[in-house]
Amino acid sequence: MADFYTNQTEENLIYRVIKEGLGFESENEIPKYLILRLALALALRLKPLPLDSHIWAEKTLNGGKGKEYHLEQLTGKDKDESEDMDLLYRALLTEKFHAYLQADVFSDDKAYTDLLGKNIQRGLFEIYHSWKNNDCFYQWCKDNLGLHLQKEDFTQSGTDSTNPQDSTLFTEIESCFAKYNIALTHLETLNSYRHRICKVEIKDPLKIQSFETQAKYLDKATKLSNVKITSCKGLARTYNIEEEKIDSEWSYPSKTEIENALSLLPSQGYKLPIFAGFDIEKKPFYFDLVKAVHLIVAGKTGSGKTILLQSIIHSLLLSNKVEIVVIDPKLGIDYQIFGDKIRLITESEEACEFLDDLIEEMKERNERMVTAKVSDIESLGLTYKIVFVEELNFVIRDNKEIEKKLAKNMFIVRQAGIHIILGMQNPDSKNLSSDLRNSASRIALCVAKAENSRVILGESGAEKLSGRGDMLIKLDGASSPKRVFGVKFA
Ligand SMILES: Nc1ncnc2c1ncn2[C@@H]1O[C@H](COP(=O)(O)OP(=O)(O)OP(=O)(O)O)[C@@H](O)[C@H]1O
Repeated sequence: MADFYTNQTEENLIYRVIKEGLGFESENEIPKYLILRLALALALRLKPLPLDSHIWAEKTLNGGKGKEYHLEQLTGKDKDESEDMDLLYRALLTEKFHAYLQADVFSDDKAYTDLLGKNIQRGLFEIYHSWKNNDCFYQWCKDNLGLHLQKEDFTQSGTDSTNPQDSTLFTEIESCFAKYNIALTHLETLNSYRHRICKVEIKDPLKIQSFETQAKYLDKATKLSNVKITSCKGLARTYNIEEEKIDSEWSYPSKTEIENALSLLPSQGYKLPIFAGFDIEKKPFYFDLVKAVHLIVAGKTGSGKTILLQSIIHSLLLSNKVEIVVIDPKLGIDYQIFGDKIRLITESEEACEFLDDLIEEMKERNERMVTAKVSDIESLGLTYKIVFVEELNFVIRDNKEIEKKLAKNMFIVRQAGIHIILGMQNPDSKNLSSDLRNSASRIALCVAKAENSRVILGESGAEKLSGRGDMLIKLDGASSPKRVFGVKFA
């Protein structure tokens, strides 16, 4: 049973905050209950009201049936220790309403959820009436919730930042936009691995459209080459101005940065967590291979495929519940470093036999799951099986049968805890069949032509990547790819 129900007006407000306030493209990009938590935080800053006051009803938005929410979403009840704020909320409500409370909200769940619900509704009402579409939501949060964006928010994972006063990048950008009467506030300049990123906020919300138009011509209006402007998700009116550095200025993630990122792998809450590298703002990027199901990793020679596949193996080996098989026509030389932690197959006959056995194993796993009435292999105590195929183009050229077997496997092994990762050079419609392509999530490293990028990602862009581990990751179901810089383990 739900612990809290919204109505349709409240749902519309949540949708508006996500899209117009926080700048997300779709409401699926952020959990909706976070807006309810925000409403609750706001309500807890307001003067408490007697519980029988008529003002509660007046401070409630009216509307037809909306959605159901649970305590787990509202307060983090029964989630990991780091997310479970349930006791804290009970304590806050007791403290705030002690003059009016008859019940003990620590033991009386009904009284607790009623009071929680009342406050969430009041918070939503206040957001509805005090935040206008044109207002910057970020500024609104600052003013109403006392939230202040700290420098550390931009400098996670040890991002170095240059002194804003010294920032020639900002000065150049500021004077360029000043010509169009667009005033900018400098929030931060980040010195990232392959980019200088200048984070700016547009002072006047009415200038957003004009800023976005002028931003398209920034490289022509300034001396800056390779400049791209992206809006910052979750921060209205805030943009990253990203300038690509020349090769000689690049830096690579340090050993400590990599170790710190790896140490956070288990806390991602994923079944098979993979640390793929760092994003443009130096934040580690993780994904769950179980959700990605299968992967195709494509790029031209020297783009960093092998290094990426090796780093995926490193992540997997940390989980202790995987069996890894690498099919590599290049005699497995790049995978010797893993010793007997992985099985190497270098001959095409052996690869064919192995793939036949894999289909049998999948059938057996599925039958066991049906008999045991479970939907995942972990409940049966089975390990995940991850099959890497290096240089798919050569494997298939040597033995056409392998492609059919792979396509069959990739199509049917989704539930059975078997995942296939294909590495290949420039993919085109001839060397990457649609059967293979459609069964997997994709990673494009630098490719030779826009056509290769379209085959792998469904859009161009990978042909412009800078190489050596620079990649675009498009996971199953994602609408746009994420740019990530891979890491090289010592
Ligand atoms: N994330 C990274 N960080 C630093 N250097 C990298 C990274 N990825 C790749 N490189 C460097 O780029 C070069 C090519 O990498 P890699 O061998 O993985 O490419 P590849 O795509 O597998 O090439 P090929 O198809 O020719 O085997 C290597 O010298 C490697 O050290």
